[in-house]
Amino acid sequence: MEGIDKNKQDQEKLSAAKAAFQFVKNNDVVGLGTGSTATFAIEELAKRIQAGLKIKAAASSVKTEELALSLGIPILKLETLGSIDISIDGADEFTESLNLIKGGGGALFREKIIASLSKNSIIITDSSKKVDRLGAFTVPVEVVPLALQYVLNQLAALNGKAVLRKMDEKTFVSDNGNYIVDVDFGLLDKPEELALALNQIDGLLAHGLFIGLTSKVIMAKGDEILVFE
Ligand SMILES: O=C(CO)[C@H](O)[C@H](O)COP(=O)(O)O
Repeated sequence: MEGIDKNKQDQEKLSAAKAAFQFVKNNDVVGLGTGSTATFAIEELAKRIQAGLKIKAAASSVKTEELALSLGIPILKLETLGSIDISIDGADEFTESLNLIKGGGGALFREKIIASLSKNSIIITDSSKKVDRLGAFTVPVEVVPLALQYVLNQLAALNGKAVLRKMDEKTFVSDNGNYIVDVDFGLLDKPEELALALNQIDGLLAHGLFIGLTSKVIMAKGDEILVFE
């Protein structure tokens, strides 16, 4: 990561995660994100539950659910929830207008459902994630396998350079049994318009552009905590 070493970055992730808990109240249903920053929040939540905080949680991935359960965090099934009080998740990039790119961990669909259900959707980040324009990080999209070639055609028509995500030389498969395609659209002048165009593609289950879904971004920068809302 440019301009920040890993220890400092982890320290910032932890500070941002801790700062998010001022917004968590007893009896809240808490949406849990996926990724290294969300992991700091999940570990912090477990400590607070041990200290007496009473919450129930919903997980945005199998990995997050397994971690939460292993730490004694009670997990509700996402399909039973009509709303979530607060969610805490990371991001790959964000702008001051609170638009995000997410999905580096491949959990974008469940993360988007959780963000959409949340009354208070909080993103926590280190200082490397803030950008003036989204798009240096490629936009992940989740694709139903049988629609792969159709979706690739449609992405090419939008001038996106698409790469099917692999892990350990095998095609990456999401928790929902789908593929992830990482698409380079260059730096985005109008992320809202791209999001609408991607929404129109049949077989594209979800994309990593989170537009208008975020209540606040809590970013740690050194010892400082900056809140964008
Ligand atoms: O969207 C995500 C997973 O799908 C993550 O929030 C995003 O990739 C950031 O991850 P990290 O906190 O490890 O940098």
